[in-house]
Amino acid sequence: MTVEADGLTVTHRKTVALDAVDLTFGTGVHGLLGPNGAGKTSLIRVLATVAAPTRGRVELLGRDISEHRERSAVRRRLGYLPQGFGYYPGFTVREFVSYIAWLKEMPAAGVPQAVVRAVDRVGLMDRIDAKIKTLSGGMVRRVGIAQAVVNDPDLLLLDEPTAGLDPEQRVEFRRLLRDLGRDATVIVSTHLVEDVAAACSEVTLLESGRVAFRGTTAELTDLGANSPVGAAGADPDHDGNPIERGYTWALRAHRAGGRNGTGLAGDPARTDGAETSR
Ligand SMILES: Nc1ncnc2c1ncn2[C@@H]1O[C@H](COP(=O)(O)OP(=O)(O)OP(=O)(O)O)[C@@H](O)[C@H]1O
Repeated sequence: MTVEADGLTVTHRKTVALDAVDLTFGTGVHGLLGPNGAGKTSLIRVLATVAAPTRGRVELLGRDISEHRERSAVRRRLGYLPQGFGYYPGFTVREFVSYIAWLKEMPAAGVPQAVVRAVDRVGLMDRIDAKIKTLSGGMVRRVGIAQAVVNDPDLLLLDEPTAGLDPEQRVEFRRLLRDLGRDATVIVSTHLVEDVAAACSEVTLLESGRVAFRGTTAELTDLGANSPVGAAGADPDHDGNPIERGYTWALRAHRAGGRNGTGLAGDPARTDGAETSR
C-alpha cells in the first residue's frame, strides 16, 4: 500500500480534526469526501508531510514519515496541490513549474521536458511563457495541478483541485486523473460528488474526523439507489442523483451511530426496513 495510517489523530488546539483513523490507499484514484470541517485537509496535509500527526503512525511509500530522512525521500515522489496554493506572481508558468521541479530535486537534464509535459497535460501550453499574475483563477489552478504532477509522482494529493475550473476543464481534468491513477496513488479532496463519480474508483467519506464510509464509487452509488433517501417519494427534499443520495445516506447513518466504517450495520436510525445493497 502507498499509504498506511494507523490510529492517525490530528488535533488543532482543542479541535479533534482526525480521530484515530486507520486508512490505507493504493494505486488508483481515491475521492475524499465530507462536509466542511470533516478533516479532509487535515488528512491531506499529513500525507503531504507538511503537518505532523498528533498521534498515530503513517507510512508513505513504505517509509515511516516520523523520520526526517524518510520524509525527504518521500517528498521527491510526492505531488501536492494545497487548498490555498501559493505561487510567485511574477514567474512565468514555465519558470514556476521548473522551480517546483528543482525543489523536488529532479535531475536537471530532464526538467525542461518534464515541465512541458506537465503544462501540456493541463492544457496550458499556449500560456507557458505568460506570467502567472496575468492568468485567470481557473488557469492558476491548472498551474497548481501542473506543478503537482511535474515529477510524475507516486503519490498525488489534490485538495479541491476543481475549484474554479470551468466545465470543459473539469472534464479534461477528470480524464487526467484517471490517467494518473493507472500508475500512481491519487487522493482527491472535493465537495463535488460528480467529480468522484466521474474520476474516482474508491471513496472515503469523512465526518467529524472519523471514517463514515469506505468503498468503491459503485458501492456508494448503489447505497443511494437502494436507500430510503433514494426511494421514490421517501424524501421529497432530496433531488440528488444516486451517488449524492448515497453520500447523504452514509452520512446520516454514521451520525445516527453506525461507526463500523460503512456507517450502516446496526444503524439505529434504520427502522423502516428498507433494503440496502450492503
Ligand atoms: N489551523 C487550525 N486551527 C484550529 N482549528 C483548525 C485548524 N485547521 C483546521 N481546524 C479545524 O479542524 C477541523 C477539520 O478541518 P479540515 O480543514 O481538516 O476540514 P475539511 O474537511 O478539509 O473542511 P473543508 O471542507 O471546509 O475544507 C475543523 O473543525 C476545523 O475548524
